[in-house]
Amino acid sequence: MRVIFTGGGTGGHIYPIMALIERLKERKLVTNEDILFVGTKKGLESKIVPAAGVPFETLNVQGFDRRHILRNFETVKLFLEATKQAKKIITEFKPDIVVGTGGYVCGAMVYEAAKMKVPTLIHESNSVVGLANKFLAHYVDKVCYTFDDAAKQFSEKKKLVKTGNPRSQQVLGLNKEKVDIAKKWGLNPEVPTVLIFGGSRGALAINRIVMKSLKELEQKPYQVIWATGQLYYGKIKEELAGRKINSNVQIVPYIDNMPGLLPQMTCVVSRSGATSLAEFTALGVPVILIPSPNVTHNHQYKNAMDMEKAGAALVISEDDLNPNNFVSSIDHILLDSQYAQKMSAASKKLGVPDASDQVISVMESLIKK
Ligand SMILES: CC(=O)N[C@H]1[C@@H](OP(=O)(O)OP(=O)(O)OC[C@H]2O[C@@H](n3ccc(=O)[nH]c3=O)[C@H](O)[C@@H]2O)O[C@H](CO)[C@@H](O)[C@@H]1O
Repeated sequence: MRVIFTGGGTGGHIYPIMALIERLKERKLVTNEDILFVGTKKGLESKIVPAAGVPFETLNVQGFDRRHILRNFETVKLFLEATKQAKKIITEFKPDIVVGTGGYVCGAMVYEAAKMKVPTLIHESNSVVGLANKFLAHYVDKVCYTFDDAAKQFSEKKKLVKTGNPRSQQVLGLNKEKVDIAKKWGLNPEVPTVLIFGGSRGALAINRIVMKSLKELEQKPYQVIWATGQLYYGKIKEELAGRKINSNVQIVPYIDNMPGLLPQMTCVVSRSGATSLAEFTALGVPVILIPSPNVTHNHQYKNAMDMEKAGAALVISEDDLNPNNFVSSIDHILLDSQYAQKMSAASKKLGVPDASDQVISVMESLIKK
């Protein structure tokens, strides 16, 4: 099959697509020539997608500005121009289906595909439906989703299919290349390890608390991998210049191969973005969640509370966060293996291990039609 994938802005929109592409290739349903990823130049996709060797093109779009209404004339103008570019890409590539995961670029691409009568599918990974997906639901053939709460927000009930997030299946893949933490960072694979990161872009609040807790973490019998996010890495390195950090703490800008690292982690501290949660629950990794307060309808808090209620996470809100509860929560999970095992089992119950195959079945059924 020939597929155009589209979505962008944050990792949460990109990685589910990368997971689907990997699975389609594994099942020999596509070769690299049969797929195209359409994103934006500015979004994270412009780095991640070409680096993975996936054919990549861009549209020029921008988001709505809720504060400066007049700037939205430019947004609408760009959107209309983008649909023309989209038409050209679709005409040349001749896809059997166009699959989108959200973001403004996805809005233009999938809307144009539906107008051109190409089969279309969107995937909503969040508990709160994004603007682009809400708009597109009127035009597409199928809407795949992860959270029941998201389903309630779509009025096109007949189009809905609950599939989970493809990234769940990807992190579970048995033939994943493992990140060699001994070779890469000099860490001991036998020692319990916590990974700390703040979503695909890093999070200032999480970085600050790690910084404040660093001395204490360096004394612990466990290991710490702190992924700061590309944006914050330089500044943090500057602040720590000249200070010798104990080798049990490794500071890195970004984890390139999360599916190869996560299964080895004893515990994770993270934001509660939808795709991250799909990964944690697929593997049953015990987590401490610090939801971002800066997202639409505070959806990360909701995601996190759902996890906590199920016994699959500990949640600390940013307002309550301090070095004390931060380090003691990590201790609680890393030093009490029974507690960690209980959390892991509760988490696994929420995971969807065949999410990619479920989305692919929906794609196949649309193409057959
Ligand atoms: C601040 C913000 O707007 N966040 C939103 C954004 O988050 P964000 O883009 O952070 O989304 P997620 O947490 O859902 O996904 C992050 C992805 O990046 C990967 N990763 C992260 C760090 C790293 O070093 N390496 C790496 O590979 C994670 O494994 C995961 O696959 O999109 C999500 C899904 O639409 C939303 O739920 C979030 O609320």
